[in-house]
Amino acid sequence: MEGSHDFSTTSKHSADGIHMTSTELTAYTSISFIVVLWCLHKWNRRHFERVALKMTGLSSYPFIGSGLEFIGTPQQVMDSVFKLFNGFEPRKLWLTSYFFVTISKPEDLQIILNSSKALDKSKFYNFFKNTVGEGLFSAPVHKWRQHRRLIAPVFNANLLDQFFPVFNEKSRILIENLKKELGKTQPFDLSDYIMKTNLDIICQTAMGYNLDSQSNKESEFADALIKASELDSMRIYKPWLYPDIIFSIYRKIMGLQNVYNRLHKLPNQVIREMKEKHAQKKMQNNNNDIDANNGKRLKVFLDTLLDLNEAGANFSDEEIRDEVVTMMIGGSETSTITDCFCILMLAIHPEIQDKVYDEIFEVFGDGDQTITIEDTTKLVYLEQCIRETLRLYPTAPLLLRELQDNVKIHSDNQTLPKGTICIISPICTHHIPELYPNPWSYNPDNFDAENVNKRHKYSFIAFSGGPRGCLGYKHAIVSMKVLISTFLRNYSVHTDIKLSDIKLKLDLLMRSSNGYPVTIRPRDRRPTYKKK
Ligand code: HEM
Repeated sequence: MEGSHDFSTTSKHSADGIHMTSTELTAYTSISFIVVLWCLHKWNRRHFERVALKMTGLSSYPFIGSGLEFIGTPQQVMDSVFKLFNGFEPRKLWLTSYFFVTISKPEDLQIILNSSKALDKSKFYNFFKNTVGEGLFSAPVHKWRQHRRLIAPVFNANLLDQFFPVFNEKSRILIENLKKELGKTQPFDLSDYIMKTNLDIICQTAMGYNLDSQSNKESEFADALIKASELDSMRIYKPWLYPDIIFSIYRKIMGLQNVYNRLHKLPNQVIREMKEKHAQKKMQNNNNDIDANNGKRLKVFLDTLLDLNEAGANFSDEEIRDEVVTMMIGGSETSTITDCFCILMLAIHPEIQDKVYDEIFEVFGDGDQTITIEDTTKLVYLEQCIRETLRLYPTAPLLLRELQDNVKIHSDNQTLPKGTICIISPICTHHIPELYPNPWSYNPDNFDAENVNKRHKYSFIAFSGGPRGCLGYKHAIVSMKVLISTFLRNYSVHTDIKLSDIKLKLDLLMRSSNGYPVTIRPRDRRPTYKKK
């Protein structure tokens, strides 16, 4: 008893002739514990360490890795991303016990983006599940495989063709709304207008609902969509909000606990109504898609999901909602940022704007007829401008793929071990001077047929690539062509800012931190050769 009393006090303790104070004993125990932890940590990641030894990367500290580099303002994080991706070669990054390898070289990108062992998007995509659930974008591989196989075929030219009245009508409303900016010398931000246009387009084409946010209608859904997207972006840079329980307490404190419910309310309601309509149609055996308001009814993405269900796909209501919301989130802001950057580029480069307008004049003359899918195929130079915009400013800043098995890449014939998270940065690949000379200048000729043929296919990855690449890229390209050409048929666009003034910030998506400031004038509807 006496001995045990001694042990718990700060006086000396004697054991086999070694004298230690309890403070010393605590210190030795703690150090031994840390050493054991450290050895375990090293042992668990020994297969990563072997690969990491051959690579360069950011400076790293025990246990936290390079985590500190990625805490800061969105602009500072952007700088760290550029520091991390430095050139073609794969580089290492430790974040706590996660091992990341950067993939920049087109040959390596092709391998990773097409490997059946690299289809998993990693745990980091779980952050988006409050918003998009397990839709294609964030679905685990087994679910993704099943859904993508069913959904991909419906994204065909027929589906797109019947969306053209929507693209035209919503772009026409944009032109009307922009009239209030005519004659003003003070610049306005393009995204204030274009975000609403794209939200209306995607709501109508994904679920057949006329949101009409362009007519300044208050919309709980549009508001919740923007708030949910802001919340998800903010969470990425606040590691203390990673645990779900803390994030939910944070939302409660900020009065945002209902934001995801408010986001899902409208899609849930539209799905219920649409299901009833489908059931009625089936009972009446009526295949005519006639809309009470405007004749032939649009067959939207939600219809095709319900058709697939009738053919035995077995999607639950929640799965249908997740896919519909995925399309809306995936398609609205990405297209908006690209439209805004593209129009801003044309304002900064008036000679390129003239060339785009000349092409538009060649296809449409000076009339106002609506644009068809065939017309968009003739707008070749405009498409080059859009692709060059996406090269310079790809909206998806980082893509992740977690390896389910070892994968051998092209660089040094290295084998990346199972569990490695491949980190891909479209903007860094797009700025490698060996692929694009003068990578920070805006040059649509980078995408003329000759230059495209000279480059590796995976030199351009704004829409990712391989089996998990963007499903909506054709939808995005044609809807952007309709919007931008309608804009340019009506207005010329001008700005005082220079390319070098544009500062990028990275949150969920990558965007301009100083907005897209322009002024507009009525278009002089003559091609350049007639003006000379
Ligand atoms: C400029 C416009 C767009 C850009 C730059 C873009 C880019 C991308 C990228 C980079 C990915 C891969 C993301 C990752 O691997 O983490 C992706 C996936 C996806 N995108 Fe897009 N996107 C655009 C427009 C659209 C539109 C309009 C839609 C729908 C109508 C759409 C639907 C999707 C879907 C469903 C996925 C998930 C595909 C899968 O995992 O199977 N996107 N997009």
